[in-house]
Amino acid sequence: MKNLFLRRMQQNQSPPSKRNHSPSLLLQCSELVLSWLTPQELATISLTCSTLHTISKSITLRRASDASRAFESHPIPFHNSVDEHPYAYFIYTPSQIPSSSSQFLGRQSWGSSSSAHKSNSVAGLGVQTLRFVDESGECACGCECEACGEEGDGGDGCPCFGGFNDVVAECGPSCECGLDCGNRLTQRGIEIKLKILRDGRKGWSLYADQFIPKGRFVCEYAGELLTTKEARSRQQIYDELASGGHFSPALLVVREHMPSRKACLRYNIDATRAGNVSRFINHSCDGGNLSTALVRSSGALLPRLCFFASKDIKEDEELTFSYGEIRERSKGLQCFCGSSCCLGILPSEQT
Ligand SMILES: C[S@@+](CC[C@H](N)C(=O)[O-])C[C@H]1O[C@@H](n2cnc3c(N)ncnc32)[C@H](O)[C@@H]1O
Repeated sequence: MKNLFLRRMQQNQSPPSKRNHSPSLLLQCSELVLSWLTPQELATISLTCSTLHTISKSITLRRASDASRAFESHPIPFHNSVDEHPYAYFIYTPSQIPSSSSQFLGRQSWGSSSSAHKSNSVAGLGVQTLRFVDESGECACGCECEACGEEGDGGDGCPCFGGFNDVVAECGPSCECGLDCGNRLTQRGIEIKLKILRDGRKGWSLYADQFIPKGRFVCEYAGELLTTKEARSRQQIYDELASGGHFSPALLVVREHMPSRKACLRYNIDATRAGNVSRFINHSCDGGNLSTALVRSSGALLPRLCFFASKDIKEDEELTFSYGEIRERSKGLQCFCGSSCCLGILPSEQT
């Protein structure tokens, strides 16, 4: 496909009398094709001729101008005055998706002038038809703590660390109201203005691009929903890559305690390959300015992890939350949150 495309472009460089296609049509087609390429592929193809170099440059600029690929109400731009990376590359999904769909997630168009519209879609994803069981029959929301679910005499309850005891209820598929309903605050995507800035030590960081009043919904943590087995095997790979210093994993483990507190459900959300801009929220040892809540829409089996402003947030302030408490497993990645109570080490989850 790429070879055929290159041949067509070379034809376009030949004398006008030999051209088969109008240049503008070829330019439009090449822009459409190039928008599916990864940054590395784009860089390689941009070296082949000046036309492709120019098209690659404009695609890069458009990518940097909106991380959300027009999925959200406002563009969410990248700004980098630290190094040469114009943007971070990942598949954008505004809500959580089953990991089984990740095999279709190889590519997503990003950066052509015609692909920037609200009806952008994630190729191959059935966001509304989330499956909870993977190909091997394993459920994507099980807890594997040894004592979880035991009702033994005088037991202390579920030994899981942290987690949520309360789940916020919202209207959902089984309600007759529409998206305008006041009880669907977290279902309309990201409605506030955000931007992504590059920090020399923390990497990409999510910032407010407007004042955000305390209590306002900011975004949900969207990503691939993994089984615990998948989460563990990905975590191993991520740990190795992260120890090299040039990789930022975004795998979050969320626990929902049952009312009895004797058992919990565990959700593994991985925004590393596919996610939304929540994947750029950095950790702060002082708890930051975002609080988290599990929100379950009526009729939906799985809850969603949502971020709300825990205090008034000024325009240009970084958005942060606490990744959790420091545990033994912590690989000692250095924390640069800058808060007065910084412990110096990033918390990391036991997967
Ligand atoms: C979910 S990602 C956050 C976005 C990330 N900064 C990026 O560039 O994609 C988590 C990673 O960000 C970095 N990070 C987050 N908070 C940090 C902090 N307080 N100090 C240093 N690095 C941090 C670590 O590399 C961590 O593994």
